Amino acid sequence: MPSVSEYQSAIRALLSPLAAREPEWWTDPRPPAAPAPRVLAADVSNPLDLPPFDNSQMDGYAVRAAEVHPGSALAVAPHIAAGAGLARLKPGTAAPIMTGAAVPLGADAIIPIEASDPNSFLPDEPGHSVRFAGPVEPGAFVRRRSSDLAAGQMLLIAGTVLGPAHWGVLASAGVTRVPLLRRVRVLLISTGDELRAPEAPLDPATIHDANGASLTAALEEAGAEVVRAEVVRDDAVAARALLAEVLASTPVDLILSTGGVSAGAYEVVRDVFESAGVAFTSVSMQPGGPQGQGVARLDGADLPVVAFPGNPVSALVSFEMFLRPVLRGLHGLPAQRPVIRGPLVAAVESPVAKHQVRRGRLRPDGSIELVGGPGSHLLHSYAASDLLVHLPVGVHELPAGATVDAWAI
Ligand SMILES: Nc1nc2c(c(=O)[nH]1)N[C@H]1C(S)=C(S)[C@@H](COP(=O)(O)OP(=O)(O)OC[C@H]3O[C@@H](n4cnc5c(N)ncnc54)[C@H](O)[C@@H]3O)O[C@H]1N2
Ligand code: MOO
Repeated sequence: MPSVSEYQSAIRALLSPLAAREPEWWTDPRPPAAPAPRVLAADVSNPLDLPPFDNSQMDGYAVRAAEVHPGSALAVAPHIAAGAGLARLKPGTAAPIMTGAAVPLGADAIIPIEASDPNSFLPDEPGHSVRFAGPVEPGAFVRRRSSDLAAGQMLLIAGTVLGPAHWGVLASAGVTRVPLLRRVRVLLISTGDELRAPEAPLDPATIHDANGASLTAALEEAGAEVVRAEVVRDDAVAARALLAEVLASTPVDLILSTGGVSAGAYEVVRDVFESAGVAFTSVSMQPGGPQGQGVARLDGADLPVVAFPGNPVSALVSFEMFLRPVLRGLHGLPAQRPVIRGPLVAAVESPVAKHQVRRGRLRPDGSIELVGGPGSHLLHSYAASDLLVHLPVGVHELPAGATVDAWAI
């Protein structure tokens, strides 16, 4: 029976070839709509001075600083709006200028309209003059060309997790072709005759497919892309036909299945994948004991397969323990959940030969209370939790107040 860490190593090794996948070129000026975080696959250098020209930081007057003397008047030049071309400031004049407009040639300072006399803009016609109360320093309220970043410098480095400011600065620099770490493409399969789509009515003895939804969300958060999510009946012929159809039409990097791995009479996942090369075992973990992993030869192609148990808590805990850290790493994202250490609110028992993962909640005083029992069908208890509490192999009984490690989820 492999330990948790042995099985973690096996899954890491299984998926390690995916680290060498080609990047994807993102060529839409808008960022991807997908909720998954995206990460730069290569450095991007800046093709453009940012800002590209000296421009005004204020609505006011563009002046030559040396010509501004307290109380003396300057003739008012034509207005300069943001987006208007590059003007030239005649000596002895002050040009009304708007925020973001190009500072005219010859000008070296901006005086805000509030510090001008009159302190509101005059009609754009000849014959007006303006006064200023005090002197002005050269460079005042001028946003210098390249003051954010000069052309030729590094815009963003490989590995940057692209957030709103990164997408914004790429757009500012006019970079519309961006190398992204390609998302691992996952075919997600929920198996079981009892499963119905969440929108379908239930007969007695049928349930809604919870794993398709929970693992889609979990995979997306780990950076992966669910290219197809299918419910498969406990019928090996139908399952093989579905696999053939999907793999012929859709590029897939990883197959992730739930259900059909234990000792039942209708274990479709075992039936289909065991003969194709996937190894099934029981990991010393609860929930998430029965597991399968390996490279499967399917219709001539070799594909990594990870098979989780069907119980919804088992499937999600398996994801957290085995797949999430590897997938997050493959997508350039922080892999480790934050570890919280605290005293248990109440005594607990755990199977001594298994690493038990319980659901829990952090109390405001830093203590840890368990939510629900160890049962692997208690998905609502999981949803009400913010911790996965670890009771490693060797732990049998812990009293209230004993310190445990937990992952903040
Ligand atoms: N005789 C034994 N029986 C079982 C053993 C065992 O060792 N010997 N192991 C138990 C453990 S532990 C687990 S975990 C489960 C694993 O079972 P399978 O992976 O084969 O999964 P199923 O039998 O298909 O389903 C288990 C359970 O989960 C429900 N389920 C399945 N898929 C979904 C889904 N997509 N959404 C919601 N719920 C799902 C299913 O209805 C079953 O109730 O085996 C134990 N049995
Ligand atoms: O291993 Mo099962 O996942 O205990 O419920």
